[in-house]
Amino acid sequence: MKIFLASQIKKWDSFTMRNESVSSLQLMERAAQSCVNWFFNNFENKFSFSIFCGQGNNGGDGFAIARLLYYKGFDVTVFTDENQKFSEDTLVNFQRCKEISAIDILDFEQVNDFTFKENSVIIDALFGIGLNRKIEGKIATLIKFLNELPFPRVSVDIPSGLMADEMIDENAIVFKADETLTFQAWKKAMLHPETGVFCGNIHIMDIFLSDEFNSSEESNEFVTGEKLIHKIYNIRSEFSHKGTYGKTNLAAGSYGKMGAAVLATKAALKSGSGLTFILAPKCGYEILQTSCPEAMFINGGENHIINFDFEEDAVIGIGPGLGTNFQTESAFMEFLKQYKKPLVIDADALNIIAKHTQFLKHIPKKSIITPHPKEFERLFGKTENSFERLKLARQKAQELQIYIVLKDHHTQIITADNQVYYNITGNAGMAKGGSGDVLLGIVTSLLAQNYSPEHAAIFGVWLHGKAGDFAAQKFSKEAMLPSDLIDEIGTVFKYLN
Ligand SMILES: NC(=O)C1=CN([C@@H]2O[C@H](COP(=O)(O)OP(=O)(O)OC[C@H]3O[C@@H](n4cnc5c(N)ncnc54)[C@H](O)[C@@H]3O)[C@@H](O)[C@H]2O)[C@@H](O)CC1
Ligand SMILES: Nc1ncnc2c1ncn2[C@@H]1O[C@H](COP(=O)(O)OP(=O)(O)O)[C@@H](O)[C@H]1O
Ligand SMILES: [K+]
Repeated sequence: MKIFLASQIKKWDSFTMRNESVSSLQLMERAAQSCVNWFFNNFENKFSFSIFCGQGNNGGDGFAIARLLYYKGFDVTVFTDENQKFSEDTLVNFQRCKEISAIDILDFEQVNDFTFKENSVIIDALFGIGLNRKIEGKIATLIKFLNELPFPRVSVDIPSGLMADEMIDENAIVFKADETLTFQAWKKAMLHPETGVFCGNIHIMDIFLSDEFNSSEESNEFVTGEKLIHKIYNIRSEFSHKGTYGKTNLAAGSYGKMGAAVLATKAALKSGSGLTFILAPKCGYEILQTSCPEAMFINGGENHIINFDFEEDAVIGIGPGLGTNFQTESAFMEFLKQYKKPLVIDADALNIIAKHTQFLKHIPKKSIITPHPKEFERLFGKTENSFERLKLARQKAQELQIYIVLKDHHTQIITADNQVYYNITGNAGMAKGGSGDVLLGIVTSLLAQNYSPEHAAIFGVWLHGKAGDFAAQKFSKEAMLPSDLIDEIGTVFKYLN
């Protein structure tokens, strides 16, 4: 799924109107109807809706929603400022609303004395993707008031106060939605933590904008959708053998951190690797042989790894629980200097590189690195916010010709040729030590199975999140463990087949 800028979405609207002979008013009606269908399916008739409408087309959607909800039998009150300069279509929908005497139309300021019914829902149709400056004055006061009300809050298209493509000011006033019904496509602001936090659950409303425009309009940012995953995923051939699915060789673990090696190894095994090797210190020998009997052990030292002698022709993944002992550090750097094939690097291996940034250039081209925000900062420096961090990551991925998996709630995969894939599987139950180790195992295993680095990263991150979602369904976000996530990898493959 491509991510478009607000300006491109406007072009998409106009293209659809021109080429599919639909008027802007009809498009607004479609948009409103899609929201009303959602409300109808998600709230029972007893709900009464308070709809807050601005002057632009987002407000127009709000007026149309009010009318359509009223026809469905809901109790509707509209709040607006009749002295605003409404856009053309918004004015039409405002007037249509006015003609229905059973819909009360009140001024924004009357909200203070309004008695909300117990079963109210607040709908925000104040500003959409046309917001071009900070919200101030009486609308800011209104939003602050609405954010304090004890009722479900739903935003139409985007929470008012967010810009579709940009970071917001620290003290910006933004409507805090529980649900956002957004038209046709994800907006970038919904995917970054500082702005996404205002959106609640996102629901994409199909308003049938032109497919032709969608295919031809360029974008280098995407949301990983299931269509893409089905394209990437290679079904296992029955006429195959273990050699068909590659050799994975992980290097992980040190005294006290052998769990990281176990998690990564199990994840590699469960994601389909043909042969799996684990290079770890001897203190982990029994632990690994017992917990992962399918994997072969390579001794890398006593209590921490001091030599990185990998299985020949294996695809390498390094990092979980390695520690930063100086012997491990120098052995890793020696290894990195002479190793030339793409590999996957995470955790302490990244921290070692971060201490000696002159080694960044030794990361083999087409490798995948999987930093969390702090590791990213150690490697490449501090940035003001996640939008800036992504910009820097794009620059570094191109400079070093590597793939960067920037871990986050919506992890971003940045390719060496400057494309970004936002992942939308995964949940807060994965915010636990060990989840990253699992990801390293999955991605390395996929790379070993001959997925390209780009596909291994995109598919691996998606698979990891999806398994996390299944684990959360089963055990709750609180109780699920990274080990549970590993157990659900199979559920994801079944889901794909
Ligand atoms: N045909 C279309 O273009 C469609 C548009 N739709 C809706 O239209 C929305 C976009 O409409 P608009 O472009 O009219 O944008 P908005 O509804 O976001 O409103 C923009 C208007 O508010 C003003 N404004 C911007 N920031 C302000 C601020 N901080 N304080 C006060 N005024 C401010 C602008 O000058 C402009 O007049 C979408 O988000 C969506 O909800 C949908 O109806 C689908 C079809
Ligand atoms: N709130 C969240 N939503 C979605 N995914 C999350 C969330 N918190 C953590 N994750 C995922 O879990 C993993 C955590 O990795 P990391 O921080 O390296 O943990 P560790 O190395 O301690 O296991 C990442 O893949 C990240 O995207
Ligand atoms: K809105």
